[in-house]
Amino acid sequence: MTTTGTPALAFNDVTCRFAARDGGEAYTAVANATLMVQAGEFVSVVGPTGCGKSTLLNVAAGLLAPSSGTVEVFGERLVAERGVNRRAGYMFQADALMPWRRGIDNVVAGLEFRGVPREAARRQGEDWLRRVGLAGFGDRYPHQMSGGMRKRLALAQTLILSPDILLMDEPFSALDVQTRQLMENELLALWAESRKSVLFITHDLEEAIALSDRVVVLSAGPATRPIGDFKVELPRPRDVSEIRMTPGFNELHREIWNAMKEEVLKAYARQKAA
Ligand SMILES: Nc1ncnc2c1ncn2[C@@H]1O[C@H](COP(=O)(O)OP(=O)(O)OP(=O)(O)O)[C@@H](O)[C@H]1O
Repeated sequence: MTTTGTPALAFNDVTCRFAARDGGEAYTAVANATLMVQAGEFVSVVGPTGCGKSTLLNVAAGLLAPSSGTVEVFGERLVAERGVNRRAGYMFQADALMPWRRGIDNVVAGLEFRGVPREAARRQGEDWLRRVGLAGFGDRYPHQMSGGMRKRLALAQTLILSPDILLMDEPFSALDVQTRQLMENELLALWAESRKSVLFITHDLEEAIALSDRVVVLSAGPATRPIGDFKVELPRPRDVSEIRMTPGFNELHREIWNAMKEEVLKAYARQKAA
């Protein structure tokens, strides 16, 4: 779904340079990137390895200030020095679970930090455990859970705070294929309930198409920028494993892969030469 109006997230001409450790020339990871995520839209960003996907996400999270350019969150300028993006929730490759806390205590941690009374937080926590399919598992510690269960827990931990924007950096990449597809379907079901704006980073084009309303392709680094923007007009609700078998999916995959292929080869050649 693409709505017009003030975007939930807007990168305006964003450039990110990193100083070289040895005092040499700075490395320009991202150059003049302009990209929008509309309210309620699910956008994936794909690109070759090391191209700058996580850098963009860190900028959106307010964890990294761009060297130039701006980020706007629902029309308001995000200033990293003033703190993180409070309208966003994050999910990274490695989950942010606290190993010393039981499942339920992990889920309610954010609410507790916000000062929600314990009983009310617990009630919401139990409700979220149920919604992510972990009812009855709240007493377990993260190490007593499978990879898929930990991801569910991390999802509940993020969504309980009801962020307007979800920033996800390859959240399911560590999972086996079947668990991953289950999680992707669960994410879509939860997203359909509340229509958050999602910026989803992945190097997996199939995952990007299956989940998204729009797929943005980044060029190989250095000086990464969006080089393609593709609408995914496949019907919803979707089952990610079934949608992959449809002709519409394959056609789009071919089209986006054509735009990506050269960049992937460039990145590979650069990596080999490094
Ligand atoms: N803090 C930093 N200091 C110096 N260079 C950095 C820093 N963070 C990222 N880079 C460089 O910027 C480039 C982009 O990194 P980034 O992690 O954003 O890529 P990515 O597309 O997310 O990678 P991957 O696909 O491997 O997850 C890389 O070459 C990386 O080495």
